[in-house]
Amino acid sequence: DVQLSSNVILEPYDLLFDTAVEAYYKGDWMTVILNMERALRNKAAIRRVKAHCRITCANQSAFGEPLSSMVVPVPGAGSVEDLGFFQKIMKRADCVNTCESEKIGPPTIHKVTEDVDLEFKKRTPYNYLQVAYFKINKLDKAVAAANTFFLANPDHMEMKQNLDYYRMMAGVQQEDFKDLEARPHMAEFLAGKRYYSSDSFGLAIDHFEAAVEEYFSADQECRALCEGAYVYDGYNYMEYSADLFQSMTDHYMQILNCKQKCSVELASTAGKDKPFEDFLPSHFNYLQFSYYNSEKYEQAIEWAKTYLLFHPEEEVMNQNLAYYSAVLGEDKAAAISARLVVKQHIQQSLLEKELLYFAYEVFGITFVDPDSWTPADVMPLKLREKQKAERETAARITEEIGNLMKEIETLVEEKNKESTDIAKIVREGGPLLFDDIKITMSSKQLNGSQRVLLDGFISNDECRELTHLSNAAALKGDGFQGHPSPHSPSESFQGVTVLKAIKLGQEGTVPLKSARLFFDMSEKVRGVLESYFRLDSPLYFSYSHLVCRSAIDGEKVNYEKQDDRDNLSHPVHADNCLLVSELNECIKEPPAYTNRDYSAILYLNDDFEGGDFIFTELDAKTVTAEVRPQCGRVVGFGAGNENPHGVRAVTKGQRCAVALWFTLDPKHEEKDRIQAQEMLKMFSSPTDTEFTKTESSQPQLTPLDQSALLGQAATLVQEQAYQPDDKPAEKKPEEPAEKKPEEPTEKKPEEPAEKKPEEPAEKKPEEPAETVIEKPSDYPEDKKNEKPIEKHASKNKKAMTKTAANAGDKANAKTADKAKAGDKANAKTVDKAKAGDKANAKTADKAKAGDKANAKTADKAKAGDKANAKTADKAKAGDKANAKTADKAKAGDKANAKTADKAKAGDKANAKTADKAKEKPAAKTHVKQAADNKEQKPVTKKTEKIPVKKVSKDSKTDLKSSSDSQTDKDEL
Ligand SMILES: O=C(O)CCC(=O)C(=O)O
Ligand SMILES: [Fe+2]
Repeated sequence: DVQLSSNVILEPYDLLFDTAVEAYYKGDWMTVILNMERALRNKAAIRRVKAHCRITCANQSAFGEPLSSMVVPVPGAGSVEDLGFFQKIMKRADCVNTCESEKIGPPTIHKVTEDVDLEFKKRTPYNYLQVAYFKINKLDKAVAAANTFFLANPDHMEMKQNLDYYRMMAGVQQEDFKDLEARPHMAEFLAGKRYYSSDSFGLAIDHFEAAVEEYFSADQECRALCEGAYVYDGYNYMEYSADLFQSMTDHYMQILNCKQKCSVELASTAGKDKPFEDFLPSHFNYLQFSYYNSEKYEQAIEWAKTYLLFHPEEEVMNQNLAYYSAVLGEDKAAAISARLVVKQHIQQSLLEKELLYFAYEVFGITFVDPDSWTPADVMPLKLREKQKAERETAARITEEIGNLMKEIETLVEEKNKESTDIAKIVREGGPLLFDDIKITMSSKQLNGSQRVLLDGFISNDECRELTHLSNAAALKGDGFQGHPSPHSPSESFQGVTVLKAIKLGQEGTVPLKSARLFFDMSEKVRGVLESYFRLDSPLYFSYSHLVCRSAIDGEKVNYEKQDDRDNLSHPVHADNCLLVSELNECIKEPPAYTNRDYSAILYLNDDFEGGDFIFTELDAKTVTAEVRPQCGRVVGFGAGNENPHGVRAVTKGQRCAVALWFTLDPKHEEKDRIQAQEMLKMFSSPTDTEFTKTESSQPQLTPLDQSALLGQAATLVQEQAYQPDDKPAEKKPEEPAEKKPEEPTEKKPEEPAEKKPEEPAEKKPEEPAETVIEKPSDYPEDKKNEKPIEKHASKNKKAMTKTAANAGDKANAKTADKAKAGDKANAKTVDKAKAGDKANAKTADKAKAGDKANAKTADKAKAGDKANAKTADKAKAGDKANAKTADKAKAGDKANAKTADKAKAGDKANAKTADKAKEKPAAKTHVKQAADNKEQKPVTKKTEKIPVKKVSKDSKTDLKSSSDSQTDKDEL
């Protein structure tokens, strides 16, 4: 206020800020304090002066003699009237200029960059100040600065630690945790709420009354400060060429928009990420109820009526008013009216809204009403309809965008797949690991991708041995024995898995050696495939079996019949997807074995007719390559849609092969295979030598004999061997391979990445800080607490929805940035409207949408800047401002700040006790919050106090009281 009366030219606060920052890095704490404090003071003074000058100049109704012919100058009615109007404008401009330059010097010297502005908004000066105060041992000030900074930066971990540290220090009082930037109207409101929650209605009244008064002066200041320069954000101001009235309109609408947003500005407070809802009316709600509780019915009526100015239909408030009136006497009550200042405020605000809506309708200057109380009809009907249509269009566009995004995703997926396929081709050709193995045909020669034909895997003897194994295992009773194959009615199938073969080997039905050969050979194929395709991660078995297909009437007599067959031994399919040849598609969904990634078939013989393996196109018809099976030959290929394949009919003889499927996903590794491996391991243990010897001799051991030899391990194995699926085939046919579901994955350990805890423990914040400072009890998060009467809350919500439907996307109003972006887009739209581009609403809309998009991008760019600024700031100030660290290092207090503090506090005894003491505020906070919750049912309190019967016979009231007592019971 000194500033308001002095004529000293203020030093620009951005310079003072810079000087302070510079001094900070020199460790010149006094200079930091001096300059930073002055910067804060000057900034506040400039704000005050600007508001003061604009308010006083506006209040000077007469700027000299008005032109004789008119009482109120109306612009645009004629040139003479215009003169009168502009005379007033010019006088006012002169008044403001003179006033400002008298008090703060030329206005340009106080212009600051956006960056500096942001620093002050983020309360950065307090970050520097707290360190400086701490250094010169001004603890109370350091605490207040830390607290002030933290309230606006609740995620600032270092400051949180500092505050915790201060809290433990001797000589620090609870009152030191001030908010040096608290605005009076908010401070009063919060204090009022605190008292209200603790049923101290008298004190609550004092604070809420003060809050209302402060609110209007803050609102006046906020509105005056809106009367600044035109903001050209969002487009090139050089291109702005609006004429006099258009530019005045643009500027004035921007100002009015800003003024409207004051209700949101004033409802916001540091430490609460959202503004209080329905902030101003809620004051009157609290007041009416506090007065009622103090049995001051006149005032209760006055405030209830004031509240109803905003929400005239509000049921509970109307009931309350009826009740108070009945108590006081209807006549007396009727004479009481709502607060005048509030009435005027509403009137002014509604006029502003009307003007803004007009500009919206005519020039397309967007206006998003920030208030929830605005009557529906303030927005012109046309606009309401337009907004509705716009919302629908927006919904449609969102949907279309969603669809487009999906399409893009699919395309990208396909592209990625293609490129990985290409990568795979390029990558194939890795070493074959065994000298005997030779490559016969590559993908290229097989006319596809992810294909290979290799020879020399096993010898003729081994082929024979495996064929015998198949036949012996099948004799034992395989599910396919004698049954037509599911693929071809003209053939019989027999199959055996590795595990089954080993079990049979253990049982003595087949040579264990052959089972082991089966195991080893399949492992050999796996390894070679993994190497040949140069896979980055290992291949795991997903399923494997040794399978022979035999022509049913393979005799020459029936050859003709066989020869005529047009069915295949194995229809064309892909191994990991469902081939829909009609659509040239392969659907990678269950029941297909979607986890299979590679397939291989190791052939064992060629003494049969037919039975060639074929690769086809997705149509299942166009054969792209053929493979004639022969002993030791392996056809390996990717299991996906790139490789549809089948087997031609076996018209004579028996065709045997080991079919193998692999997965890259360890979660889907075949469990049977693991078990088989375990069993083989046991058999190759020393005891097993004995067994192996016996195994080949005749007669073979019975399972029981074997278990006697193998000891416990064998018992285990044997238990497994006697699983029901070992029963004769007739009783329980084994499932054909294709049907066998791949193993469930639950038991598999999770992927290694998931197991690793990523964050090192040290990084975690030490203290469970949330409980301590983040939510002081006076900023309850619970929305309900904001309304004294629960019913109001729901009612208000309804009202809000109603208004929202009219005003359009009010949700945006809360986001200052968005609203701003809207503003920015306007200027351009106005230009267009002016240019006569009114013809096509759709085009205009699109252009607008475009502008908005730009504005958004601009915002994002800004946000980017801010993020950078933030990072820069952190680098600059944040880290260094960490009192704890800095202090520890510099002050030589290297031992332990905590210990030092305890020593200071004299609490040398028990560190634990100190910690506990430290935790106390948190506990208090909880208690407070619990108390706040009680606040939600003031209606209950009302009935508690005065039995309704005494007051009024009104049935409605009676009804209400009975439901109130219900509430009591519920509460009890
Ligand atoms: O036996 C063959 O040649 C191919 C068998 C096959 O493709 C399969 O069982 O999935
Ligand atoms: Fe296959």
